Order: sequence, then C-alpha cells, then structure tokens
Amino acid sequence: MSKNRPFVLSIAGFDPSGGAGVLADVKTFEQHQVYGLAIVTGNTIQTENEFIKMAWISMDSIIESIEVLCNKYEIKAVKIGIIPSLDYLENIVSTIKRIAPKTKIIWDSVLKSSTNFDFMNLENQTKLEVILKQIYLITPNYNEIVTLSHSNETPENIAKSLSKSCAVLLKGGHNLEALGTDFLFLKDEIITLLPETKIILSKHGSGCVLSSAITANLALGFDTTSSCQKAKIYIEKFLHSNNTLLGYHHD
Ligand SMILES: Nc1ncnc2c1ncn2[C@@H]1O[C@H](COP(=O)(O)OP(=O)(O)OP(=O)(O)O)[C@@H](O)[C@H]1O
Ligand SMILES: Cc1ncc(CO)c(N)n1
Repeated sequence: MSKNRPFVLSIAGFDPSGGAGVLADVKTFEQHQVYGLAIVTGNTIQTENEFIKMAWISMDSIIESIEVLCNKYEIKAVKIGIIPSLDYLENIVSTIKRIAPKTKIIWDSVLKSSTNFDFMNLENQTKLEVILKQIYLITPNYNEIVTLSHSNETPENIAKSLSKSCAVLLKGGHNLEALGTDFLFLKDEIITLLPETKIILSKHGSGCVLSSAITANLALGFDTTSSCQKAKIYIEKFLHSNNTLLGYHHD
C-alpha cells in the first residue's frame, strides 16, 4: 500500500459482471491511484443485458463495516451507490459524519438499473433535503432527479433548488435534447460539461465509473469543478473504448 495514496471508500452493490457497483468502482479507484475500500450494500445477479435478483445486506452490517473502516483509515471521500431506501442513506451518511466529519460524501442516486430494475423505494421529501445537507455532491441523471424530488419542475430547476443543500451534477446520458451534456450546479454558479465527441453507445455501469472517478479526484485534492471535468474526460474514453463491458485502461 503506497503511503501517498489517499483512501477512498465505495459503499455500493455487488455486480458479478464487474460492469457496475463496487468492482467497477474499485477498478476506477485503482486507475486513479487512490486506495479503494469497499462495503457491499446488496448482492445482485445481473449482466449488462439482464437483471435477475437483488438481495440487500442488513443496515446493521453496513453500519458496522463503516464504523470499523472509518475508525481505522483516514478516508478522504466516500461514494455511495445502490441502496434500498432513504433510511439506509440517512444512517450511512450520519455514521460517516459522526466518525469522520471532514470526509466528502458523493451519492450516486441510482434509482434503477439500465435493464430497468427498481433499486430504491423513495419516501418523503423532507427527509431527503435534510440528508443532502450532509452530502458533498449528488450525481442524478435527468430521470432520477425528477423522481427524487417528486416535483413537476424541470430537471434544471430542481437541480438549482437542490444545489442550496449540496452540489448537483445533472448527467445528460439520457437527455435526448443534449445527449452527453452534463451540468454542475454549485451554490452560486452552473458549469456546463460538454462531451468532446459524439458517442452513440451507452454502457452498463457508466454512472458508477463517473461517480467513482469524481470521488477519486476529490480525494486527490482537486476542487469540485476540476474533479467533475477530469471525470468527464475519463468517462468519454471509457464509453469510446469499445461496445462491450471492457473499459478504458491507462497505459
Ligand atoms: N451517449 C452518450 N454520449 C455522450 N456522453 C454520454 C452518453 N451516455 C452517457 N454519457 C455520459 O456518461 C456519464 C454517465 O451518464 P448517464 O446519464 O448515462 O448516467 P447513468 O444513467 O447514471 O448511468 P447508467 O447508464 O450506468 O445507468 C455522463 O457524463 C454522461 O454525459
Ligand atoms: C450493483 C449495481 N450498481 C449500480 C447499477 C446501475 O448501473 C447496477 N446496475 N448495479
């Protein structure tokens, strides 16, 4: 273990194909030269083409793992992936913040798989806003932000409103009007992240790879905007690399 590598943690699902979840996250961490730790929130049986089964891990087990890791290692940033409810999110976030208040938390608010399995059961909105105040950045796509907020507003207006609580990266992988254009909503400004080239194919797990690349960049000391810009360049190489599960690798 290199002494200069910051520790980062992924709290996410296990996808045996390795395209999404903790396997994808730790591969991305490794490529960014940060040391990746992982806690599994649930075991899935899936490939990039089909979703078969979901078995959630108990909250107690996840919380116990967080306590052990956060007490032992100085974790700079944590990425949270699939979880079944806002109760899980609230407990995960408050445990991290109690032990390591300076740790940056990035929530990749995945609601369903690209193969259409619903991961999360969303309850009330008041709770969400309270939790978001303890989170550094969320990374919803255009569909997720609308479902998350239970609102009739446009995705952009919702992102603007949520950005009073935490930074919001609104991902354009599903926005047919501007495919691949992402917007970063900070408290006082909105930054546009344009794709450099046209990409036709989407890829299973691209949201996981993007959020873990941002998490790694934040842990390495880059600011929010640079972390998202660098991750955007990384994900484009990943999406362009080929049309299979295999991703981009640094030389
Ligand atoms: N067809 C595309 N062209 C350009 N960029 C894309 C395309 N699809 C996705 N991206 C980029 O990939 C990143 C992931 O975005 P996306 O909206 O696909 O996330 P997601 O829906 O959470 O991912 P997943 O597809 O894994 O569910 C974003 O930076 C997005 O702009
Ligand atoms: C484990 C896991 N996390 C995230 C996603 C969303 O891509 C998925 N399909 N599976």
